[in-house]
Amino acid sequence: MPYKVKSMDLAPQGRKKIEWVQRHMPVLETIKKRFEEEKPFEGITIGSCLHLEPKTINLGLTLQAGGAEVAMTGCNPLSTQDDATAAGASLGLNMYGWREQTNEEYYQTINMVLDHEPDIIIDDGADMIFMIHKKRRDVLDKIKGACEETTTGIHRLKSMHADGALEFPVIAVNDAYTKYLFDNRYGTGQSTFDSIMGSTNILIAGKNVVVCGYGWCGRGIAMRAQGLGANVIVTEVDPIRALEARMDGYRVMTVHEAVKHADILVTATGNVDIVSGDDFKVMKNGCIMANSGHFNVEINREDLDQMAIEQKKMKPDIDEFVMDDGRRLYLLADGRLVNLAGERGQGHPAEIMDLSFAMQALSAEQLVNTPMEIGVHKTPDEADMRVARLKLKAMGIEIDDLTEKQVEYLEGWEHGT
Ligand SMILES: NC(=O)c1ccc[n+]([C@@H]2O[C@H](COP(=O)([O-])OP(=O)(O)OC[C@H]3O[C@@H](n4cnc5c(N)ncnc54)[C@H](O)[C@@H]3O)[C@@H](O)[C@H]2O)c1
Ligand SMILES: N[C@@H](CCSC[C@H]1O[C@@H](n2cnc3c(=O)[nH]cnc32)[C@H](O)[C@@H]1O)C(=O)O
Repeated sequence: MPYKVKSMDLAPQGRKKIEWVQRHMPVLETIKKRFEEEKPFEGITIGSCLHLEPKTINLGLTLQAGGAEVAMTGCNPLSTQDDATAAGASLGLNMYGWREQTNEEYYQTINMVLDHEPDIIIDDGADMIFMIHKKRRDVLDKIKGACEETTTGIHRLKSMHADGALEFPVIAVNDAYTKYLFDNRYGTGQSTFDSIMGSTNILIAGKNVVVCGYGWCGRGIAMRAQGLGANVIVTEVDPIRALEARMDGYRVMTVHEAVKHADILVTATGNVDIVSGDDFKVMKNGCIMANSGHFNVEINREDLDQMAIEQKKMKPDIDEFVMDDGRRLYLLADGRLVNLAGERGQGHPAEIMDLSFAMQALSAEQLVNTPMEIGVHKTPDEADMRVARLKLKAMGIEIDDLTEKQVEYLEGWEHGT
């Protein structure tokens, strides 16, 4: 199997990590067993661009069990776990990636996956899909379609389709209920603080935590911050979400006001320049900034670089910026998504990626079985229900079924008071 990883010596350690997460991914394991019998991907090559860590390798092994030839690279130059990629290569996956790639190496390894001429793409952020459309048109014809993992990737692909630029169907995995309600909310909520606390070793209780963006990720981050004893402040641009945040019990204010109070600030908007120059002028001394949104553009690092009179690396993933009035501001993980790119970032818990990757596996199967039109498609409700039921079963939870009388009542319109 071709591969380009940091060191194959790390494979035994990576295999143990994969074994551990497999014990906590029961839905994906059930799908893997069915794939082993039915081989839905016989003769199919799947190329993925996802965070390379043990849970993702387990998705690769699930697709491989279904008969696929699998080639994988990372979707972020800082999030790869080198023991996991070594283990993946030792288990027959074509692995390309290592931690701390340069931007050039990042795009090189995407190209290496595309050299396998995949039929199906599984992307996180749409970098691989864009690369195919712009620079690797030689592989376009063979592609049946792609699955996209995250909110921002789907926004970008919808814009691409609106411009008539998209040339194959894409399934919006992020928009499945079993994805965004759990991954974006509970996954990001927990993994963001797991990483911030791991890197900084500071107390959250009693701190002012500012959460920028009250979408699915922001809701999860705010909820966990409150659970850890923080005073939570939310900033938003959407009046309905701002109102929701207020009624969920948080203070809501403009970001320029909020930064004056922030001990910790986390962005999760998928937007650019959420905190920038003017905000840094009034930001509270000692504020620790982290981003959990898609790209490293939410916290404007260029402004920080220009405004700081002195800079120091306190730890590999903590940068200190000293302002001209003596205030010290801190940026974690270079403003890249902290839950994966942070030194101690492990990504979402296994039980959460179990749901997201189950939807990825079923969506890839759908692309093979059902030809689709060019466009961005929702995952079928039936697949969502199937994944939710499998998860409940694995958790030992039973729920009720509607009785015939209840179905009739719900469908009728003649029952009055
Ligand atoms: N870190 C992770 O593991 C992880 C997981 C899932 C999604 N994401 C990424 O996180 C980002 C958010 O995802 P989501 O699912 O919560 O999206 P979402 O669309 O549900 O929420 C984004 C929110 O940000 C708000 N927003 C936009 N511009 C803003 C601004 N200038 N100031 C304040 N708020 C603003 C929007 O109004 C919206 O409510 C996306 O980039 C997504 O790709 C990261
Ligand atoms: N290319 C982007 C990707 C956005 S990451 C956001 C996605 O990461 C996914 N994610 C979060 N934790 C994990 C994990 O541990 N393994 C694999 N994917 C994860 C999650 O499903 C979410 O939609 C970047 O700059 O990093």
